[in-house]
Amino acid sequence: MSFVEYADSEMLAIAVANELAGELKAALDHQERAVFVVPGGTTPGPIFDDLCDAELDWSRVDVLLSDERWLPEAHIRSNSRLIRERLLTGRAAKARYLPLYARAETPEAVLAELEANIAPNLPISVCLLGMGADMHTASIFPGADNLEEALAPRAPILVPMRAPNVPEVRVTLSAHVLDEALCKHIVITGDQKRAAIERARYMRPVDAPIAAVLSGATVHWAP
Ligand SMILES: O=C1O[C@H](COP(=O)(O)O)[C@@H](O)[C@H](O)[C@H]1O
Repeated sequence: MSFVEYADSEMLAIAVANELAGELKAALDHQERAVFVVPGGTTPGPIFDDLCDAELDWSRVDVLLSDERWLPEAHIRSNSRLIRERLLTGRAAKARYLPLYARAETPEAVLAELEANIAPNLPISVCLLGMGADMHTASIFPGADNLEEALAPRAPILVPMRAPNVPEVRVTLSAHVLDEALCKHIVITGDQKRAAIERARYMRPVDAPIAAVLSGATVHWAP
C-alpha cells in the first residue's frame, strides 16, 4: 500500500476528489461505462461534496456502495441516503445508482436480485473505501457471522452480515470483489485509525478485514 498524508480533512477531500475524478475520466476514455464504488459512514461526505460537480460524463458512471445497512433509504443511518444527498447531486446526479438495498425483511430474500444487477458491471473501475477503528472495511467486520465467506477467494459478490455491536443487519461487497478493483483508495482520519491500519498490515484478514484489500491501495490520511 502507499500512504498519503494531508494537513487536514479539507485538503484530503479536495485532493482525493480530484484523484477520483481523474481516474473515472481515464476509465471512460477506454470503456463505455465506469463502475465507481463508494463507502458510507461518516468520513467520505466532504469528498462527495467536492466530487459531485467534477466535469466528467457522469451519465456513463455506475455508482454503488461498498456496503449497505439494511434500512429504508429515509433512515438517518442509511448509506444510500448519504450517497443521494452528498454525491448524486450536481453534475453527478446523471450517474446511474445501483442500490444494495431493496424492500424486504432480510437481505437474503433479495440477494440474488441485487447481485444480478451488479454482476454484469464488474470489475470495479474505481473503488473508495473507509475503515472503522476496529479495522472493518465495507461491512466486513471482525467477528461477523459470515466473515469467512466474505473473505473467501470465491465468495459471492454480496454477503449479508450480522456483527456484534452493530445495530442493524448489513450487506457488503465481498473482499475479492473490492480487492480486484482497478484503482483502490482508502480514506481515514485521526490517530486511532492511522495506528490501526499500520497494525493491520501485519495481521490476518480474519482479525483485521482491511488487510484483505491493502495490496496496491492508496491510503489517504488526515488528522
Ligand atoms: O459502517 C461503516 O463503517 C465504515 C467506516 O465508517 P466511518 O464512519 O468510520 O468513516 C464505512 O466505510 C462503511 O461504508 C460503513 O457502512
